[in-house]
Amino acid sequence: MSTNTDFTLSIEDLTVSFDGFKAVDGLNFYLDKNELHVVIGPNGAGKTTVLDLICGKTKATSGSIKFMNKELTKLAEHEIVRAGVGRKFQTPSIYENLSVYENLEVSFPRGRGVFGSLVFQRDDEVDSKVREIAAEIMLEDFIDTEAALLSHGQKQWLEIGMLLIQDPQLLMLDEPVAGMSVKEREQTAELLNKISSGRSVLVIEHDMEFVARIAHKVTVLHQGKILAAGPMEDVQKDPNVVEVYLGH
Ligand SMILES: Nc1ncnc2c1ncn2[C@@H]1O[C@H](COP(=O)(O)OP(=O)(O)OP(=O)(O)O)[C@@H](O)[C@H]1O
Repeated sequence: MSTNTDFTLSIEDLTVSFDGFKAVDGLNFYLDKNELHVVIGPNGAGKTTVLDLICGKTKATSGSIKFMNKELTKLAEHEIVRAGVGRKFQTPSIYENLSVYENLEVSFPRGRGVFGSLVFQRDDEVDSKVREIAAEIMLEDFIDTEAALLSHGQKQWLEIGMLLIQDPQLLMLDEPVAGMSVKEREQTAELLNKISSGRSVLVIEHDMEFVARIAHKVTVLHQGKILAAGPMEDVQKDPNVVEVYLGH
């Protein structure tokens, strides 16, 4: 039996095969508390599959994923969410016809009591949390705006807010700045830096300028395996990384 660790996430010897093809192949990966880690690598490297494995969308063929010392590989997706793992996909899944306020409000976690009935938090508790998150995601001036009217970048922030209001200990984001303006990218970098104090953040990203700005550590995946890992300055200089990824 493996022992408990201080890591938020501890992935060991993780493999998934699709008809014999190993999309993730013997991966070992550790994420500290308050760490903002970016996974980069060429198309088809297995980046999205790693996030799918963590959130339970894809089941591992073998290996272990421990989140705060709890084994995730046997859990269903909703149990993994409940354990404190939040994931944002590339396409926003906000409610376009609801306001920013309402989108955050419906995402506020409602506990279930012993008899299975919903336990509603006091309204003012929900209200202050919604306003706090709206400010954090830079949408306080748009709180009553219908989500459909937000810019692409603002919609992405709203979705991050809808995850934040559930207070996950691990937040995973797949290409968060794709399609954003330069200004929005800068603001998103600041947002992610803020978010990572208090939780672990795992990001997949192709925009190297953005990666350099946010990453505490970078892992380069290639053909389901780790090609290099460490601080961005070191990874960028690694000849193997330049050859398979950055040189293109
Ligand atoms: N459910 C699946 N069934 C079969 N093959 C799959 C499945 N999911 C992923 N793959 C394959 O696994 C490989 C890794 O895909 P993945 O999407 O994880 O790569 P990626 O690094 O995220 O690439 P990109 O940067 O293009 O998003 C690809 O060859 C893909 O076709």
